[in-house]
Order: sequence, then C-alpha cells, then structure tokens
Amino acid sequence: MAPFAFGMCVRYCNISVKCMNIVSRNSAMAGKARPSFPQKVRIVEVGPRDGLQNEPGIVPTDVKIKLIDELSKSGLKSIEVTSFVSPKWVPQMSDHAEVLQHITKHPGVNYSVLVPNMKGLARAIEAGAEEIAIFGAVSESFTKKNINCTVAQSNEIFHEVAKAALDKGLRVRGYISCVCGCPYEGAVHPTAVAKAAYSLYNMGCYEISLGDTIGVGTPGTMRAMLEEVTKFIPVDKLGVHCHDTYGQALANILTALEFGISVVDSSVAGLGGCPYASGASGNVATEDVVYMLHGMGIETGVDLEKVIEAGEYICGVLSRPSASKVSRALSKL
Ligand SMILES: CC(C)(COP(=O)([O-])OP(=O)([O-])OC[C@H]1O[C@@H](n2cnc3c(N)ncnc32)[C@H](O)[C@@H]1OP(=O)([O-])[O-])[C@@H](O)C(=O)NCCC(=O)NCCSC(=O)C[C@@](C)(O)CC(=O)[O-]
Repeated sequence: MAPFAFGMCVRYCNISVKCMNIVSRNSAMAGKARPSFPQKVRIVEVGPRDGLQNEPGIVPTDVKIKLIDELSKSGLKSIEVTSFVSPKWVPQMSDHAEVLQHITKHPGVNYSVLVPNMKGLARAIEAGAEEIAIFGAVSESFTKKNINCTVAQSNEIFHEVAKAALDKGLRVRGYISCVCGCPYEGAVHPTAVAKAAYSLYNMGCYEISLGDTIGVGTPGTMRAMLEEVTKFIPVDKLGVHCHDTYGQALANILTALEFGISVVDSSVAGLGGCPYASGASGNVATEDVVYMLHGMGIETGVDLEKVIEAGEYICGVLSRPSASKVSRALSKL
C-alpha cells in the first residue's frame, strides 16, 4: 500500500473508533427520545444536487458519481442526485443524464432528480429516473428568478409534469421554497405556504419538502409556519429543508421534529446554496443532523463515519474545509 493510502487508512480507523465511542456515549447518555419526537427519521441527502448546483467551477462528472456512490454506502435511503433543468440556466447540472446513468444504484435507495418542466421530465425518464422532484415557491419574485414564470404558471406546469410522471409510474416529491422568508420580498405569510403545500399535495406529491431557502427562519417562524401547514397536510407527508445561513438550521429541525415531522433534507459537508437566492449558504450538514438525531436516540440508519468520509472526499476535491461542525470536530480528535 502506498504510504499516503496507508496514512489515510490509519486516519479513518482512528476517526472510526473515536467517532463510534463519542456517538455511542452520546446516544447512551440521551436515553429514550421524548415521546413527541419521531423514533425514526429519514434523511434526504441533497448534496449532489442542491450542494453542487451553486459551485462556481464545473465539478467533473466522475467526481459527482463517486460522491453519490460513497453516499449510497452510508445507509442513506434517499439521495437527490442531479437536476434536469436548462443547462443554460444551471450549467453545473448539464451532465444530469450521465450522472444518473452511471451511479451505482443500491437496492432500497431512492435516487431522485429535480425537474422544472415537461422537457426536463422527458429527459429524466429517458435517463432512467424513477423519482422526480418538482419545485415551487410562495413568492412571485423568487419564482420569476428561479424558473422564469409566475406562481400561477408554475402551478400549471407542475400539475402537468406531476400528472405525466405519475402516469408513467414515477414517484413525485414536491418542494416549496422561501417558506420562512424570500430574498426579494422578505417575510412570507404562513397561510401562503400552507396554500402552496396543499396545491403540491393535490398534484399527487408523496411528500412536500418545506424549504427555508435562505436560512432566515427561527424556531419562532418555523413553528408559526408549521402550525398553519399541518392544518392541511398530514405530518407524515412533510419534510423540512433548512439552509444554515443564520445558524438556525438544527434548531429549526428540532422544531419540526416536535411537530412529528420525520423527514429532513440535508447536504453532506453542508455544501450548497441556491443560484437564485443570493447570500443563501449551504443546507444544514448531513453529518450534523445525524449526530444530533443519534444523540437524541432517534434512528436514521445512516453511518455517520461513512458520511464524514464522503464529505472529506468532496471537500478535498473542492479544496475547502467542510461546513459540518461535527466532521471538523471529529477529524481533530
Ligand atoms: C425552468 C427553466 C427551464 C425556464 O427557462 P426559460 O428560459 O424560461 O425556458 P424556455 O422554455 O424558454 O427554454 C430556454 C432554453 O432552455 C431549454 N430548456 C428548457 N427547459 C429545459 C430542460 N428542462 N432541460 C434542458 N433544456 C431545457 C430550451 O429548450 C431552450 O433552449 P434553446 O431553445 O434556447 O436552445 C429555467 O428557468 C430553469 O432551468 N430553471 C432552473 C433553476 C434551478 O435549477 N434552480 C435551482 C433549483 S431550486 C432550489 O435550489 C431550491 C430547492 C429545491 O433546493 C429548495 C429550497 O432550498 O428552497
């Protein structure tokens, strides 16, 4: 074995032992999760799509594929791998078909792709997609910047896309952006979020992910928004998607757990941001979410150490430190 590879191996073994010790000590100390929290949470890993879409330099396709393959080995059951959007709008995702076709698909893992319109749906189906995500927003300005149409037009487009996808036997997930605030219009009213969520629910989305796109939410605004949305949508059809711009993401996720929500979107190494929401930082880091949930005695089925390794891989390629505090802390041990 080359000295470098040997060194890496020893380092991962050390992380592994220390990581296991800390996490098991943390879990043991936590005792049983509070009854109002879900016992299990499904994490939707969005790093390869939401995380990489905003990268200024084109990330090579083989790097994206390796990242997804590493994440697939970690026990994650849902991974959003790319988006079939216009390459003119988001060049970083223009290798969507190649990525989807060349990843190693693990049984029991859902690999989803973002689709903005019928053209994207046709291409996604051609590339073998089995699950798509459609993405609306509450605010007119964000919708215009993001997908170049009005909210009403986007509803018509997504209605058509969802129907066609469901007819073909695909699973359809829905996103709503700006649920706690819009980068262009400011505060967003919870009833508007509830209305948008209900619209996606009626289109046949099996789950609606509520996106705090610019990470401005606090447990206060999150609670107010969820109180309204859960009047119309069952909690087992909801997920949360929290960016960490203001350092509120874990607190906001905890608030969602208190409502019984058991699906959390996150991004390995906290990668990401939205190209049409300037100043938005990455999603909450998957490593930090897993650490918190395991510490609360909540099962995720995810191997923290393997996610840390995947994060170290992509951060190595991007030449930047991980935005995951857990990853940084454990790698210093
Ligand atoms: C929706 C459009 C396409 C409208 O874009 P447009 O310019 O209004 O559309 P168009 O129909 O006039 O098409 C323009 C060109 O793009 C082509 N085109 C059109 N559609 C496709 C397609 N699907 N795949 C490939 N090519 C496509 C089309 O063929 C045409 O090519 P040309 O004739 O000029 O050569 C554009 O605005 C777009 O692609 N937007 C995507 C923006 C995006 O990806 N944003 C980030 C994802 S959302 C997000 O991150 C938030 C989320 C989900 O994470 C949750 C949260 O955090 O809140």
